[in-house]
Amino acid sequence: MAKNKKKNRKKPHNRPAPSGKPHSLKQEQPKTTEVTCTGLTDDGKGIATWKGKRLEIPHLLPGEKAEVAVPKRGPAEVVRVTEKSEVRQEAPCPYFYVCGGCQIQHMTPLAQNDFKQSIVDRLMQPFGKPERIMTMDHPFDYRNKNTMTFGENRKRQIIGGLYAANSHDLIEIDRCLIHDPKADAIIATIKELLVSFKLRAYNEDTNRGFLRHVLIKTGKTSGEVMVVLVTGTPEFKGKNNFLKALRRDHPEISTIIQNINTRSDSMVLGKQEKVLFGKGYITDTIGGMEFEISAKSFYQINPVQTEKLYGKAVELAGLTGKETVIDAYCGIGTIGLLASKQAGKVIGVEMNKGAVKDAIRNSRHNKVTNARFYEGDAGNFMMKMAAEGKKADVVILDPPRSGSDEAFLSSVVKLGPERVVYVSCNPETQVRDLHYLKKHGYKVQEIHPVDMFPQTYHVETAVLLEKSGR
Ligand SMILES: C[S@@+](CC[C@H](N)C(=O)[O-])C[C@H]1O[C@@H](n2cnc3c(N)ncnc32)[C@H](O)[C@@H]1O
Repeated sequence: MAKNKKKNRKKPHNRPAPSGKPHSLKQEQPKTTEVTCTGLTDDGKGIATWKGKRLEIPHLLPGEKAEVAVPKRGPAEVVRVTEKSEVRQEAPCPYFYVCGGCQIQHMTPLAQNDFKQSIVDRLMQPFGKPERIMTMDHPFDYRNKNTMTFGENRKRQIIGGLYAANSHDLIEIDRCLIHDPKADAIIATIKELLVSFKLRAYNEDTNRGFLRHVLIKTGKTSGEVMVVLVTGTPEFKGKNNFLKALRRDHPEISTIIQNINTRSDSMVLGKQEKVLFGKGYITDTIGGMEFEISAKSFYQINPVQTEKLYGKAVELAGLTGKETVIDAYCGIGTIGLLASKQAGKVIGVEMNKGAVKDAIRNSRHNKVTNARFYEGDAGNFMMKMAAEGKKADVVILDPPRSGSDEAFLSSVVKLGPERVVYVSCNPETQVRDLHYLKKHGYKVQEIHPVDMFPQTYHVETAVLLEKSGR
């Protein structure tokens, strides 16, 4: 069921409100109880004990006392904070307590930094003391990739926004404070155009209707904007006039793509794509190099912090111009291409075929002649290299949240690079992999946390390991 805008506007902004689905009158009312919060989980929830049970309660801070609702099923929710923490602030976003996108806006900026620092410090404790987290001066408006989902409310009015926390309820959102503001303005226009062109939002239950999602990518330095209209059908009634009207209101749009998604799962993008306007990709600059970004390829979502993270990763690689560098899980080749300026040669490996194509194109575009990119599983690729007796001086890896695997890590050990630079968006899986490398002769030398995702609990880290005995 979709909630309407009016309802959400009524949510109090300055104190925790029950998040997610409102309790139905027919449902048994949850018990309320008074608790004291004793700590935080790594995903930013307050920890409290009730009847010997551990509760993890969103929007509650250590030291606070609160009345909380404890339903039979699902997470406990704050009803009222009776004693507030000094580090509580009014969440700047009016949707914070219903939307699941951000989890820690109720903490002051300093408390957010301390929270992330403490997670990295604790997890990395077996390896040494991490540096101070690299923060962002303006920790809002940073997302260069923004997806809004479309649906209809009971009155069959079109709504576009995000899902409420732990639910499939769509919340009408007109502005997300971490989105690039340009993206939200374009989405507002698309909502109006859908009405004037009599186009319907897609209904997942009936598999009917037109628009499922809008994905917008923006290039921070280029100013280019990609709009991807994800539709449930290939037909696009009134397409030419729709595009004309959209571009008239937003001349900053440089390319428009229709992605057709008939899947019944939660994947945003389908396989089939049609470029309706422009070149089908946008460009952006990191470290003085220009990268082409397509609708499906991975690209870091915070360009300001990416500059810092990748700058640090290349610095940690300690290149002198002669080294063979492996850029594993290389995506569109960003880290490897930045490293290529200071390396003998770069070998990139990536599983996503489209991203590999982008990496090759990016290397040509930047006139890089010492980098090669290969499609494949990073573990298999490295095992093959090790079996062929090949060597590498530096391995840089930036795997997905699940981390690397034993095939990859054991091949790193066989290849025996002097340095390994491990970039990760999940310090928990990174720590697991660091233990493996430590056991097999590598020593952690530096740990750099970076706040890539302000207002959320996520934290990125770049870690340098060297062969022990150096
Ligand atoms: C966190 S992204 C890093 C991308 C790149 N370093 C960048 O910043 O653009 C992880 C990448 O690993 C790729 N990937 C996931 N599993 C893989 C595997 N087993 N082998 C190779 N690449 C993989 C994903 O497609 C994704 O592009």
